[in-house]
Amino acid sequence: MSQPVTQPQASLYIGGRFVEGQGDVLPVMFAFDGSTIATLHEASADQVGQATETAQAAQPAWAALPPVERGRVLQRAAAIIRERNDELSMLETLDTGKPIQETLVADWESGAAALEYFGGLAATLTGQTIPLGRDWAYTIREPLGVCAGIGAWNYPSQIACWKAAPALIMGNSMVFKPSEETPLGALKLAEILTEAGLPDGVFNVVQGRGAVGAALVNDTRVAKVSLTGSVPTGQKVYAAAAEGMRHVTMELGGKSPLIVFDDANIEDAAGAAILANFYSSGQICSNGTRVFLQEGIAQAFLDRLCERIRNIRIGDPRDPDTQFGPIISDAQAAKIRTAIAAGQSDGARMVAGGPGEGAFVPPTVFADATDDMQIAREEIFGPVLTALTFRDEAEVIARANASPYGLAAGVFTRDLARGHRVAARLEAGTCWINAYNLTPVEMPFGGVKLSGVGRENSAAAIEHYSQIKTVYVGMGDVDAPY
Ligand SMILES: NC(=O)c1ccc[n+]([C@@H]2O[C@H](COP(=O)([O-])OP(=O)(O)OC[C@H]3O[C@@H](n4cnc5c(N)ncnc54)[C@H](O)[C@@H]3O)[C@@H](O)[C@H]2O)c1
Repeated sequence: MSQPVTQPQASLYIGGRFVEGQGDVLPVMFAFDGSTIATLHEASADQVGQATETAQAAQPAWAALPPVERGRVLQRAAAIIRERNDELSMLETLDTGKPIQETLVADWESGAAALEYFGGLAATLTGQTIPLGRDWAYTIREPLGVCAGIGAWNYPSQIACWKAAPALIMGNSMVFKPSEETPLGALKLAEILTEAGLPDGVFNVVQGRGAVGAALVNDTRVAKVSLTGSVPTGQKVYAAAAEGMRHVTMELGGKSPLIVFDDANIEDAAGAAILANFYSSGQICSNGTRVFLQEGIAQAFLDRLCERIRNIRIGDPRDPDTQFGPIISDAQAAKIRTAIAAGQSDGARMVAGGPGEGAFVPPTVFADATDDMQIAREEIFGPVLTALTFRDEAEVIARANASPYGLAAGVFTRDLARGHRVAARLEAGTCWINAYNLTPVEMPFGGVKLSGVGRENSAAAIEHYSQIKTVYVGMGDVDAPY
């Protein structure tokens, strides 16, 4: 596998070409060893304005194309991504620190699936006709204009594609700001979209920390903001977007429950708990970090879980055998260690893992936790599983729902009637029955309560990147009263 060049031509991508940022330096680190793999510059305020202006100028001609032509561009981009998946996945591994065995299957591949899926929806983006007797009305599904996309660092390229694909197929243009921790993938996406035939200026990338994101959100040319990030950032961005009555999609954090009933297949439930807590070193928004175990199987489940994670291969994420990589940054590792220390001082029993050292925090499991402990309430965004026990269905539903978050939830049981009954009552945007953390593009994904607003993926995402114009058609005389 060839090593990618990690230093991009320049930091920003505006109007179909690379442009150097005029703002502060943005070093890009490889989380595994802290080495600098690229040095970028933030966009200046003027450059954010140039990007939105360019996007605004390019949007009408793009929207005027037949939708299937837009679809072809997205599908060509998907094909290019798949051809270059090895190289792009290695770049993603360097940018995020995630094991290559994960990035090869879960990152660009998922991004390509979104481009392919929304490209294929092109011919279905129609309105309705509404009969009204003599008269009638019809609706036109229109783009919103310039959409701002702002990404988190855990799935940077997937997030960029999940936002770009529905926005672009609807005839919007986009200015995307990746997380300052992982700025490289979005630039590759911009290049690939150009190569696939996207007109210049329809997809632009600016780089920077929160202030650059805020400048983008406050730009009057922006019609919609789609953010993937934490709840506190979401609250700020939603409030700022409200000033200009901008549309929003908010994909935010969670503290999702994974419920395992006594009759569950323990092997499958333990596998799901592993995916729901330790994949991507636990840095996944929908993770099922509150694992509710029915009393009868609690010990057997924990024994099997600990046995399965004991031999996990932790190491250099570039090594194809590595299963578990470093944490994205020192700051995030410190945050996770603080949470682990709180778990210990609150009296939970640590049955696996611990604080680790340097960039690595091993898979950590707390048993005998209670709902009021910090580790059971707050999003940690690291490889820390909190196990809680319960007696019956009504109790576990109430406890699972007693959280301000509502991103996702999981239920393991062999009793499928119970599985559906519990899923129906859980306050979560996505529920898995006898599965966890699978997010195919065909199904809507997003949160309720503090976890977000709007949905990504599936045809439902189109609603969030379009608006409806109604046209009333009078077919006869106008009947005025005076
Ligand atoms: N629901 C989902 O789909 C999903 C997916 C991945 C991650 N997440 C969440 O993301 C969080 C982790 O990512 P993170 O640490 O990068 O999140 P973060 O909130 O710190 O940052 C997210 C993005 O927002 C930008 N930003 C920060 N302040 C801003 C402001 N005032 N205005 C505009 N933009 C601003 C950042 O630069 C970054 O690009 C976790 O809470 C996780 O649950 C959610």
